[in-house]
Amino acid sequence: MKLQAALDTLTLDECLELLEETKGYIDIAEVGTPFIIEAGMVPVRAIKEKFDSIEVLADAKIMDAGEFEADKCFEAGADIVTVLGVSNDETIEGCVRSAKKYGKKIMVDMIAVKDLEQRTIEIDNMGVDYICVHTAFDVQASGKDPLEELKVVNKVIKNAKSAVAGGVKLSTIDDIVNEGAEIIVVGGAICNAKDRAATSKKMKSHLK
Ligand SMILES: O=C(CO)[C@H](O)[C@H](O)COP(=O)(O)O
Repeated sequence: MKLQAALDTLTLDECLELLEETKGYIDIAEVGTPFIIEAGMVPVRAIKEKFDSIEVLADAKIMDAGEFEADKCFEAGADIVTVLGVSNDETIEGCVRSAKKYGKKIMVDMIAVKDLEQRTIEIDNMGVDYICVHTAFDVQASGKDPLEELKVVNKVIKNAKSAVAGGVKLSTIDDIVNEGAEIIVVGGAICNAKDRAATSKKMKSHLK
């Protein structure tokens, strides 16, 4: 199991500091969608250059022009790029072509997918590496969390590995760990913690 820190709202300097403080606990640094909107691929390049032992995920949430956009992320140094599960099959297939060209990986973000089981079965046959259930930030306030969706994905996937995101915190991580996921994504619970190193260390210690 890997711990992915979602870096959504910090500055680049704050992110580099966080990754330095949490060395050994964070396996994947996610350059979050808000960060990409703010800074483009600059943080992807900077993190990759400074931390060669940490994988970098560009949370581009690609929706169209899959191969072209994934190419841009991989050229900047991303190890993993995200595409949306609600996209057309051609878009996801384009991202997979790009990942194969660069020897890198694709994560499909299943945010807002209506028929999760059926779409997971379809996407699982497209050669993607990870299928990530994701409770949107905008619906987390209603109390929804991603555990039930993770169970649906785990039940049907045969090729890809599962990942989970959306409001994961220390009080919910054990249920996720027990259900099983290759990647656990944590944003606010690490970035907004008073002691980010201690929180990351603790979270990592809960993973199998
Ligand atoms: O992709 C995202 C929002 O769309 C976030 O990076 C992801 O949800 C993790 O952050 P948090 O743990 O704060 O929900």
